[in-house]
Amino acid sequence: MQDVLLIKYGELALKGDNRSFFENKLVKNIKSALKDFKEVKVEKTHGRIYVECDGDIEEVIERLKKIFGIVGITRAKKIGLNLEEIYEAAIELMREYQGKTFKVETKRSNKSFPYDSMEVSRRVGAAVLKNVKGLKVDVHNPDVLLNVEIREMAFVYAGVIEGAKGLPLGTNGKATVLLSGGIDSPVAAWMMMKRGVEINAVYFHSPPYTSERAKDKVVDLCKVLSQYGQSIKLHVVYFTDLQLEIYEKCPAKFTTIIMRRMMMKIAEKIAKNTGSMALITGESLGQVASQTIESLYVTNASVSMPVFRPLIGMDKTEIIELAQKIGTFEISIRPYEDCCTIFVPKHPATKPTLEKVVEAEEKMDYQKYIDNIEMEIIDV
Ligand SMILES: Nc1ncnc2c1ncn2[C@@H]1O[C@H](COP(=O)(O)OP(=O)(O)OP(=O)(O)O)[C@@H](O)[C@H]1O
Repeated sequence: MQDVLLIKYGELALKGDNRSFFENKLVKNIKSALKDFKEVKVEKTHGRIYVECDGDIEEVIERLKKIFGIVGITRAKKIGLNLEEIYEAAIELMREYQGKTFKVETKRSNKSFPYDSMEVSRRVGAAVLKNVKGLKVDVHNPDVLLNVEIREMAFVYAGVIEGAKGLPLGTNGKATVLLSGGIDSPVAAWMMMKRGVEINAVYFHSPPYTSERAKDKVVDLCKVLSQYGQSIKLHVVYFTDLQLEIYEKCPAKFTTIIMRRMMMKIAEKIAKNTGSMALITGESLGQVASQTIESLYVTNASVSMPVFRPLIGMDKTEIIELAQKIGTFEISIRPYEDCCTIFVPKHPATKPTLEKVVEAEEKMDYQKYIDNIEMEIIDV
């Protein structure tokens, strides 16, 4: 008897001709997430993916729970084609569900097996009832479905562990996230990764106003994000000179929005050089002065690439809940300074017009800074 994990993937089935491309990508992502386990076999047959392994199954499940495209993970037993082994596997699996109701469902694609599916279900149900105390059969509304599949081998499985859902990473192109050390942008990055978008990241660092620890925080956020299936190239942009130039040359009420526009322009340049087709930010409407609809309009006009803002309609509490779920929250709330807050003007314009902001930013030669920007690349 061998432990096998049965991977269910839902949305992929809707993708018509692309189906095998998505499936193959998912198999590749699963293999890569489990590459440090010795005895792992990942196999795709009959519209299902099976993961066989001899290692620590709980750890394998934890890794699989972070792979986008997986809807559910089911613990299964792979056994020989005989009833005794099927009973044994069913009893072992159902021991976890004492006190619950269950129903056995059998699929027999291997017609050479001497018992039909009704008969298998009846016999397995009886064996389970006899050997596991406190279970009851309910054929209409069972708590647990005990499945038996008779193929070239037999599979017995029960219960489903929830997967990350979404689409396999790498099936929807690449985008560049503007990653601050805050709560929002890592969540925005995660949401786009969930839609299959591979990401790289840009962080604007302003030493000595922002410390090494602020930078480390962003590296740590990338480490958490990388657990969802890809290594991340983090571009640390040294932003101090341009930031000081903005504060020296531009009217105070526009400095935040101009800084944001400069960030977008630099991020777009990096995106183009790294094969990204969009930018991602953690902005959500109305949170702060720089996130009014007027400010977003002016920020957006600084670039020609699409800008994805997956948090745009979310409340802060919803964003925090998600940050906690994905594991970035505790890092984001570490109390280190952010380059935006350090230079915040007393009265930022909440309804800037594009014309006025462009006129203000032309008081400096920002292109010279953008062309000569200093950058460090960290592979996380
Ligand atoms: N230092 C930075 N480096 C990279 N991106 C940044 C930086 N500061 C801000 N951004 C980008 O601009 C967006 C808006 O920043 P702002 O500080 O207004 O909002 P926020 O809601 O505090 O976002 P976050 O929680 O992501 O910091 C961020 O979500 C992020 O995408």
